[in-house]
Amino acid sequence: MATFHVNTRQVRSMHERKTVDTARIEQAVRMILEAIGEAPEREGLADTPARVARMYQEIFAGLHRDPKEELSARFHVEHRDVVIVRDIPFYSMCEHHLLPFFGFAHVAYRPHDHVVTGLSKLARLVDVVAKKPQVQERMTNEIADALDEALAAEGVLVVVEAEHLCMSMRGIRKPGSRTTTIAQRGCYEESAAQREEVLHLIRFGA
Ligand SMILES: Nc1nc2c(ncn2[C@@H]2O[C@H](COP(=O)(O)OP(=O)(O)OP(=O)(O)O)[C@@H](O)[C@H]2O)c(=O)[nH]1
Ligand SMILES: [Zn+2]
Repeated sequence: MATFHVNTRQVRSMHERKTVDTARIEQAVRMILEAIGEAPEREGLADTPARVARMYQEIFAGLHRDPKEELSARFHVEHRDVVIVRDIPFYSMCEHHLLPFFGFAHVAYRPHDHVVTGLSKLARLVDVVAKKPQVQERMTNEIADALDEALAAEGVLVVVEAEHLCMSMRGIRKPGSRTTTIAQRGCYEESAAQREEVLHLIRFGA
């Protein structure tokens, strides 16, 4: 019978390699299929463990990464006011049920000393923070903290809206219910007026 006892040394070596252990994922998926009464060797399932392992490699690619590295492209422009990229789609995995939660992130910051980052980098930041076992609140705060630290921004405001499949397809079964989380730093924490202005732009555009 397959065993997949994980000892500390193996976990440490995986963290050092900064990758997922695809062989062990395959083993685990085979065990789950057996445990639900399936026959992992039947034709339709034969390649499933390897597929799931490849998929986990992709959807957990944000593990062991420093989100701030996504913001390494920084430059000066004559701009002092808010920059907002809204409606950034994302897919993440709820760490409680390993089911997807997905939706949109809206990312806003007010530059300090005219230091900005590339617009695409904000979407890359959302991706890297989403691609690991997550909860929505932590995801929202990790995006805000990375921006706050990497750009030393005057202010940061992040809004995430998502549907959680663990609330839609199982359990309480409320498809269509959406969760909104917000993280604010600097001027958007201090000034309700500035925060309201940005929230209005996120909601309705200019
Ligand atoms: N705060 C927060 N909770 C989440 C998130 N994703 C899932 N959850 C919740 O995590 C909780 C886990 O609760 P448990 O009681 O341990 O698990 P459960 O028995 O499967 O709970 P139900 O989903 O209510 O059936 C549930 O209430 C989920 O809705 C998230 O991103 N943030
Ligand atoms: Zn869940």
